[in-house]
Amino acid sequence: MSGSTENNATTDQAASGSSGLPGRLPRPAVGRLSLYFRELHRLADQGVSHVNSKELGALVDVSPAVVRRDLSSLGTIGRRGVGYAIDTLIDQIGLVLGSDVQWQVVLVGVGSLGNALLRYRGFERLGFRLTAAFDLDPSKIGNQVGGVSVWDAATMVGKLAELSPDLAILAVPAEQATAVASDLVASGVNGILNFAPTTLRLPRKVAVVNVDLASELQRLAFSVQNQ
Ligand SMILES: NC(=O)c1ccc[n+]([C@@H]2O[C@H](COP(=O)([O-])OP(=O)(O)OC[C@H]3O[C@@H](n4cnc5c(N)ncnc54)[C@H](O)[C@@H]3O)[C@@H](O)[C@H]2O)c1
Repeated sequence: MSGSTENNATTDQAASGSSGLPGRLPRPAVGRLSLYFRELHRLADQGVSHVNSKELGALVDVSPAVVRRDLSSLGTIGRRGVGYAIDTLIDQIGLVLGSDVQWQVVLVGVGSLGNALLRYRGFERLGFRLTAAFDLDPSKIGNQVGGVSVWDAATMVGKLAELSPDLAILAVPAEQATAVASDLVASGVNGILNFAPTTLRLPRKVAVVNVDLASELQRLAFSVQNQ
């Protein structure tokens, strides 16, 4: 299991100015909170009510001391012999990560990847609501994918003015990515999850997270080779 943000297939290009994350939390800690959050939900689904730092640490591959430090930075102290109440932790971490609010998200590029992302049911639970998708391929425009309507990319700017999304997922070919990202930013999008293998040149106020599975695979191969 990937236990640290350093192992995640993401890199940040800019500070997340509007994300609501408290400045006092370093980014690796925020990444770990996200992993705790996922595991806590899983435990809650299994009917578990409490978890201790050793158990939670084992689930995300960090030491109990790190778990205690991260959670105490939220003002949460576990009770000896009982651990942490899972419901309370979910609420507190959700508050810090902004999962208590609904984020409106649009997706651009309904190809193989965009299709899979639109069909993924895991976003909603974390407060991300996919409200629209855009593509320029006439055979895709007007379709519904995962319950989300695909609109003509030529109408994107007007549609964005109507929807006012906070975030966007970019799944277009690399050559198209910067132009599409610029339109998104001009339309008020503050954060972009970029799957295109290119560095977006955008104003610093815009938060960009790049996801590059190919380079993560390369890192994995390097690790295996050098074990
Ligand atoms: N990060 C990763 O791990 C990862 C994995 C797979 C693919 N990718 C990247 O994600 C992107 C999408 O990959 P894919 O396999 O889904 O490609 P794809 O060719 O199947 O889909 C791309 C889609 O974007 C649409 N498109 C092109 N230009 C557009 C524009 N200006 N506005 C709106 N839509 C536009 C196309 O019509 C198509 O439907 C590529 O950049 C690819 O390199 C990244």
